[in-house]
Parts: sequence; C-alpha cells; structure tokens
Amino acid sequence: MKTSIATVSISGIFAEKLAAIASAGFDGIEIFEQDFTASDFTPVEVGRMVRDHGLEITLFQPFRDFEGLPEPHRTRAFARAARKFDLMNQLGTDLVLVCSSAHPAAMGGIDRMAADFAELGDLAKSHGIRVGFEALAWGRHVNDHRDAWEVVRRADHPNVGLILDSFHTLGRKIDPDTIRRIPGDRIFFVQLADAPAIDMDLLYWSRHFRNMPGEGDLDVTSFMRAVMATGYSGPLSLEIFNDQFRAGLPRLVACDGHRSLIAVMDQVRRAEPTLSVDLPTFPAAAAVQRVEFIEFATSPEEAPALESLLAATGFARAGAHVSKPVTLWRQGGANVLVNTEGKGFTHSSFVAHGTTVSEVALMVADAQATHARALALLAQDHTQAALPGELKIPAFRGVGGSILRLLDATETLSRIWSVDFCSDAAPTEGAGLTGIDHIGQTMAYDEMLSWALFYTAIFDAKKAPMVDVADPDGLVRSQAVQSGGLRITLNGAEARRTLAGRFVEETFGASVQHIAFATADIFLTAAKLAEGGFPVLRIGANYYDDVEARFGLDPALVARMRASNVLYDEDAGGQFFQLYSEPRPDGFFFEIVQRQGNYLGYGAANAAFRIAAQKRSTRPSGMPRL
Ligand SMILES: O=C(O)c1ccc(O)c(O)c1
Ligand SMILES: [Mg+2]
Repeated sequence: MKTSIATVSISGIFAEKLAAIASAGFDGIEIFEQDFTASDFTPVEVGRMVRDHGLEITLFQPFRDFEGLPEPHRTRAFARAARKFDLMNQLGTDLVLVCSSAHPAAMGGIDRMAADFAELGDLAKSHGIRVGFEALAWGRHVNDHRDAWEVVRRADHPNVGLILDSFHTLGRKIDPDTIRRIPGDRIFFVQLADAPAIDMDLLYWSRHFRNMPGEGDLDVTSFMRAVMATGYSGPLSLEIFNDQFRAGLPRLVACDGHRSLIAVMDQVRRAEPTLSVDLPTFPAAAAVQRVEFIEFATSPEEAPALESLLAATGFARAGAHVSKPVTLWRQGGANVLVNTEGKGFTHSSFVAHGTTVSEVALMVADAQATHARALALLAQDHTQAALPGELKIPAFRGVGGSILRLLDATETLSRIWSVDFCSDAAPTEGAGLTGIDHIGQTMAYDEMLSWALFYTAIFDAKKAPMVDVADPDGLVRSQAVQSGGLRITLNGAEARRTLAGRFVEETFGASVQHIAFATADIFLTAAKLAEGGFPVLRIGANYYDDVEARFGLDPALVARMRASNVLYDEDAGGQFFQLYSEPRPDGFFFEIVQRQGNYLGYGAANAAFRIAAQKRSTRPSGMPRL
C-alpha cells in the first residue's frame, strides 16, 4: 500500500513539512502548487529535496478552470497547462490533478469537455505526463465523480484518467458503490479525507473542516471498499484542508494521518475479505473488558495526602508490591496503586507532572494481540525491565506520555495480584464503590482528534458526539469514547483559565484529570463518604430547583439529592446520579456515579454546574479571580 499526503495537510514551511511526512512513514507527497510557489527553491531543488527524504512526488495539484471554456480563455488554459507540464518535468512528477471548473465562463457540455481533455491528453503525452480529472463538489458543470468519469471515458485517451476524492463523493452524499463500475486502471489517483457532519456550504466545509479518515463522520471505509473493488492499486493520499492542522504540530498531524490510513484499510479488508489490501497482517480491534487498575506516581512526601483521599473515598490498603514501594488500595472491583519509587518511568512522571495518574491497566481478551495491534497502529511501545520472578506486562504510551498496560486472563498475566503483590488485608466494603466507571483525560483542544483516533483505531471503540461544556472562563469540548468496559471522556481545553486549561498548565500536560468510580447506591455511598470525611463538592440550591422542574422529579428525591450534593441526569435509556470531590489544587478530582437502566451518557448537562461549583470551592467566598 503506497501512502501519500498533500502538503496542504500539515503546517510549517516546505522543509518542515517534508521532514514530518518522511518521519511519519509516508511514501510520497502531493505537492499543492501554492506550497511550491511560496517556497524559495527551484523546481529541480524541490524534486531533489523530496527524493532525499526518501519520498516521491505522487501528484502535482491543482490545475484549475480548464475544461469547457470559450476562446480566448481556452487557448490561455492550454498555454498555462504547457507551462505547468514543464514545471512538473523539472520537479520529477508525472501526474497532475485537474479539478472541475468553477470558471464563470465555463460552458459545460459533456462532449465539449471530453474533447478538451483529449487534446490536453496529447499535450500531456508529449511531456510524458498523465492528467487526472477530479469532480469538485462545487464544480460549475461537473460536481459528481460519475460525470467526471463520463468525461474521462469519452476523452478516451491513455494519458487521461479519473481522480477520486472521498470528500467530494461522500460530502455530496453520492453512493460510493457507484465507483465499483469504473475500471480500476482508469482511476489514476485516490484522495482521502473525512469531515464532521456539519450542515454548511460545501466549499467552506471542504476548505476548513476536513479531517483524517476516522476522525469525522463520513463513511470513508465504504468509499475505499468500492475503490479497492475496482482493482485500483495506486497511492492512497490524504488531502486534508483543516484550519487546526495548518496550525498544528507537523509531526503529530502527519503521524495521525498515517495511523488513519492503516486503520481505514484494516477496516476495508475485514469488511470485505475478498479484496486484496497490501497491508501487513495484525490482530483485529478488540473491546476492553474493564479497567483493572489505575496507578498514581507520587513521592513519599506527597503520598500521604493521596492515600488519605483514597481512605476518605472508602478505599482500604490491601497489599504492597513484592519489590517496589507500591501500595495497593482496593474497594469492590476498583484497584488503585500508589507508587513512590524514586527512579524509572514512574518517577519521571512524578517529576514532570507532580502527583499524577501514570498508568491505566486494561483487561482485554488477549494482551499480546492488543499490544501487537497498537504497535501496528503506530503506538509507542513501553518496555521496562521486570525483576526475575515478576511478570512482564505489555504496555504502550498514551495521552500525555502516560502508559496503557494490557492484562488478560492467560495463566501468567492473570496472576499479577498474586505474583507481583502480597496481600496484607481482606477486602472491605468501604463506601460501596464497585469499580471504575470512566476516566476523564484533559488535553489541549487541538489534540482531541488525535487521541480520539488513537483509541478508536487501536480498540473496538465508539465515539459519542462532541459536546460543549461552559466553564465560567471559557468553553471546553468533551468527547466520550467507549470500548466495552473502558469509558474515557476526552476534554479539550482551548482557554487557559478553564478548570481543564489550568490542569494542563499546572501539571505540565498530565492527562487524567478525574476518575469516576461506580456505585450501585449513590445515597448509601454518599452517607458513608460523609462519615469518612470525603471532601464533597457542594452544589448550590438553584441547581436543585432547576433539575426538579426540568425532569419533573419527585420533590422527596430532590431533597435527598440536595442533602447529599448529588446531581441528576437521564436519557432515553435510564437515569444517572453523580457526586464529586472538591478539586485538588492542580484541578484533579474524583467523581462517583450510579447508572440506572441503560443510561449511556456522562451527565454532560451537569458539567457547567459542576465546574462552577469547583471554581467556587477554590476561590474563597466567591471572590473574583484577579
Ligand atoms: O478546494 C479546492 O479548490 C480543491 C482543490 C483540489 C482538490 O483536490 C480538492 O479536493 C479541492
Ligand atoms: Mg481533492
């Protein structure tokens, strides 16, 4: 599978783009003409730079407003084409993309356009060049790949073929299966892009909101299945116009791009096994069974504060690691490790972020298989020496450099608690917490798409629609991802003074800002927590008046909620109760939730009230922040 990416897709000056694209593992680039024109290199130099990075120029684009023109525009268009073909010869590329005309004078007429392309084909042939015709979704006369194909078919020239772009096909809701009728050898090039489902002007949507396959809502997999069914074997090239990517980190965006191509082609071959997809084999995406433990990195000085918060939350010390200064805290099915080791990865996490969640361990069906898939999808492996007798547990890096560790029920890995830990207490009932419901990870807003793609590519996972949460000091975006028993909320902070933004700043980019534990009886749990001195977050009276009116709740239930600072939400499937701790100075907090029936959300409607209360709790007597 030959992979390529358009230079418009990432930020930086030309040399930076090349370095990022090469290091992400692409085979080639599409040169977007504007990027070349803006550079200070000659075409021969650019060609050499590209090849020196081990890349090839798969396409030069776009050549605009060519077909169906009256004179004198037509003659000018051919003269322009001759100049560009000379330029391409110097660059060292043989394929140009002609996008369908948006010229006000363009006349249309399928045979007229076909005749123009036949003549262009002769000119191209004399330069050793091939021409691909792409239907722009907003083209004046051609805005559908079926019409572009008919023009190409009638031009009937070996140097003229079709270029497909998933955005233009799927963005106009054209059935991608219509591609199956096109002969694969007449498709010269395929561009891929996804986009979020937002109803807006096609041109504006395309130029600002495209994203990597799998990051948006278009069915890029069905599009690629149809393309592969034609026998097409040319490059798969990302062409992503996106305001955020243009300002993003070149290497991160390029790596996301490569990951997205691997993920989408893996989906293609699994959905339609008869297709031949040139991709190394690796295991299928699997769902996570549950979060087995969460590990905090801390220091001997800071550990007591964390441990007393755990004790106040109903956890009891249940054991210690056989060789390292790590204690195990347990309640129901929730396991929390507190690691005060003064060396290695944990210590670096503590030094970088302060007391922080350095590791999340996931129970899966086959830890080695999930690990192999993660690495195939470009996750960074994490290895650490285990002492003789200790288990070697596969792991890879996740958000903020933290670790995702993989456990399974096989003979060796299932023995982690008996091999690596010695138990020093019987399980206690605590405050009735049964396990980990979800984990809240906070990041800069422009990393959200990357990390959502990370989870959905590696695991069998689904994204919920993104929601906006109003913090008093700015908007925060929240996107939930669920894979079986792993529920993650990704919170993207755009503004620095939001609770989420401050957490990112105060912790120098830690990831886990909150852990939500599950209970089967929120009021019983609330009572036990009150006895244990849990620092519950106080919720104001206005909230309870509103929630009673909004859902028509029984006033007796609302009175209990008010007395225990419990929040409420419901959806079509069921009910949801939540309560929170006050935030620690860096913004980290605990949440406790009870799901009833088949409630699927995370109480997003309550987030604004919770954040306001958390901010009040850290600003004494409601004093404004200076
Ligand atoms: O937005 C455009 O003009 C444009 C240009 C070239 C392309 O390949 C494309 O998909 C869009
Ligand atoms: Mg395109």
